[in-house]
Amino acid sequence: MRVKESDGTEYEYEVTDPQYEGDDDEDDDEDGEYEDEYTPTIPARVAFRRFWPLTKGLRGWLVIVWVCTVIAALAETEAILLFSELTDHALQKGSLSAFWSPASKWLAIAIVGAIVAYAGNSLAAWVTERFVMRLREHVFDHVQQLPPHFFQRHRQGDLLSRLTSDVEAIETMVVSGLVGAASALFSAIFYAAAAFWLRWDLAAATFVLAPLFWLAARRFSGSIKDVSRAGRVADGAITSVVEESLGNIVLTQAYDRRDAERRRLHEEANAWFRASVRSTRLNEAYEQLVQVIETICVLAVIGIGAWEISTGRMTLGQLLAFSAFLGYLYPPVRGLAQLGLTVTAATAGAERLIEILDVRPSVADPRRGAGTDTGRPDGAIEVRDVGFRYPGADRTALEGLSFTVSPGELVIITGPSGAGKSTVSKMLLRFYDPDSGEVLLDGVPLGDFPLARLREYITLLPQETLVLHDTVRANIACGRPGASDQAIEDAARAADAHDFIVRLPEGYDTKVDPNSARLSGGQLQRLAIARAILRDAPVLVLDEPTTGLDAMAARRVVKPLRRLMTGRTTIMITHDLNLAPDADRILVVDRGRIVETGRHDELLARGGAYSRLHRSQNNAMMDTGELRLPLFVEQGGAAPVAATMAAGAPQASYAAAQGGGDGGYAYQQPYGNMYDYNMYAAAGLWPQPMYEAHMGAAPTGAAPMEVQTAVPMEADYGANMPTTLPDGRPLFRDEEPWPGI
Ligand SMILES: Nc1ncnc2c1ncn2[C@@H]1O[C@H](COP(=O)(O)OP(=O)(O)OP(=O)(O)O)[C@@H](O)[C@H]1O
Repeated sequence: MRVKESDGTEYEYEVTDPQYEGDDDEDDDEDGEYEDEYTPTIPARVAFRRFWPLTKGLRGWLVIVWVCTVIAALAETEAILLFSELTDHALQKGSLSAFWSPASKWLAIAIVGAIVAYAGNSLAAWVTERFVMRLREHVFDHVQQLPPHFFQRHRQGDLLSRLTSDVEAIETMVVSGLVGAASALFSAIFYAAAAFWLRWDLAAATFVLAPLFWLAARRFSGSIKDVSRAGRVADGAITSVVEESLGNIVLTQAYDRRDAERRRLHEEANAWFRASVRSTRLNEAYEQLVQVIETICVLAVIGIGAWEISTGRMTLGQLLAFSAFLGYLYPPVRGLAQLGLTVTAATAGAERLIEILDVRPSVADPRRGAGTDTGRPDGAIEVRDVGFRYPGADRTALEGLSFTVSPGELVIITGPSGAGKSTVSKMLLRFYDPDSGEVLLDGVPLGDFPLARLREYITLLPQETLVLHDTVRANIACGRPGASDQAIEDAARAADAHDFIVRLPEGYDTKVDPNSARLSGGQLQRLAIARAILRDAPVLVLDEPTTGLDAMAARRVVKPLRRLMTGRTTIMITHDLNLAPDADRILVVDRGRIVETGRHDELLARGGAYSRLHRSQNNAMMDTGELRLPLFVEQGGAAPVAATMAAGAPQASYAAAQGGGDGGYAYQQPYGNMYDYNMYAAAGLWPQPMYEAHMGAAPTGAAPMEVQTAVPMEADYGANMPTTLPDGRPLFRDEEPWPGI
């Protein structure tokens, strides 16, 4: 994969590496490849190789950093030799004249060394941060292409932790590791060479002890990697718990789940606590062991040096310089060993990132040359014998599904919960490709369209309203980036959203976010409709557009929805059959298959699955009848209902109003709240349970109630409803001006 950076640098990134990757067939998914618990263990070398391509374009700078490191180490070595000269010639002999020359050289070297070290370290930081940025963007970009089920299986907090702290761990492994290793290596070589140059026999004697450092590091590396992996997993789990708990704060508070949530956090925090204490203990044990080894080396040097001086084979200056070299030599040698541990620990982070990078997007852009882009399609959809099973699922979600939708038609897909309706929308938007069969737009298989183009042609209005953390304007404009303010406003007007938007504190520039309480569900849905209107795609997929809205809000979105659907091929997935009479065709889906198809009237007359669904929808209304308030329609200058009811007008049964059960009717609730309810109750007009009305039974002691004008819903759903209560107060509370709090 080629990635282009904002600075114009291009680099090649290989997403896969056969060394640690399993076979890449679909079965991987079924084996639970994506589950949180399973993170493949990989060697540091493989992890390093995996991320090395991302350093392309930075490697030249890395070389400069190394050159700076070499110069700084050389300067340091020279400074120590000058110190030895000063000791022997100026200090031991007490000669000031012998001081100036080595002292001025030392100063010059120190200044050059400081400048070079400054430049090298600054450059190293730049390279490092650039790498981290590149890696983070790369992983983020990859995650954004992953299929919906990936996000259902991974906890969000864990993903966040992978994108933040694990990314930094890779940096330790790839860039800092390299810079640190080079710096330590060069320093160690120079100091060791200088020590050998001064006294090779003494140096050889002390270097015999050097492998002890390596043995110590080796002893600790396995445990440090384990504990570091456990720490990273716990870190992800803590972020997940906090994120889930805050996202569910209403449930937590309403059901007083604080203790349960605290316990959940405590469990994860405890795992992190144990990992982090154990990690500190291991690191500390290693440090102290190394200290002891170092002391042994220093004592060996002093012992041998004292003996050499006593025999006259060595000067004090030489011994001091020698000790200084050893003093300078140990940190890089230790650093090299420590680096091994750091890189090993960082590999635990790399494993977690690689696990994500190995998950394939479920769909890909067509290979170059595939497909013919003939411009904006007319919007003919054909679903041809489609079969699909979710990765890891044990049964098929769709089986032999076939239907066509001509340009401009409205097709409703309905059916019981879990039937596969939303899966159809995922096929149409190409979140997944079918396992068998195909989906075509204007006769062209969806897979032949570039993904971005396809999603320009087919717009999804999903079940949950998606809101960006941005202004209202940006939220509408994301339907068509670069749209003019006038176009945005026109879309908002067509979606009946303009009026409430201008009443917001900053109008179109008011900030909203997904958790915002500023907008009601209905208002958010109208924003989404405005976004879809602006997008102006020839095909619309509406997934339960009225679900989650109360009856009033649902009615308010019907008109904008109709405007949105006009002239577009529309596939509406819904349980709400109120718009069914408008549909050109209704598909009833059950267990992934179409079990019935036809127009609303035909299907009702057939008395099959659709009519049962239709009846059950009405029954659901009846089941909750006792909780409902009496329904009525006040229109055409009819007298207020209270007055009509008080006058004892004859009761009209719900069944009669239903017109034989064929289609619903628009009823408006006269009472906006309990106050209204009590007002009517006090008037002796106890509300009649709907199922009784439906059955035609008059409630005992209740004055009969007249349904003055029954408006068939299919004809006038949301069109002629009153906007005020009988006493003149506004009916639509969500349209009230922004209270400013
Ligand atoms: N990510 C997934 N992994 C595995 N199975 C899934 C996944 N998503 C959905 N399913 C299964 O596929 C089947 C069809 O699901 P789908 O969401 O399409 O149903 P639906 O008809 O839209 O239901 P509802 O009306 O409740 O939204 C169901 O059995 C569901 O459990």
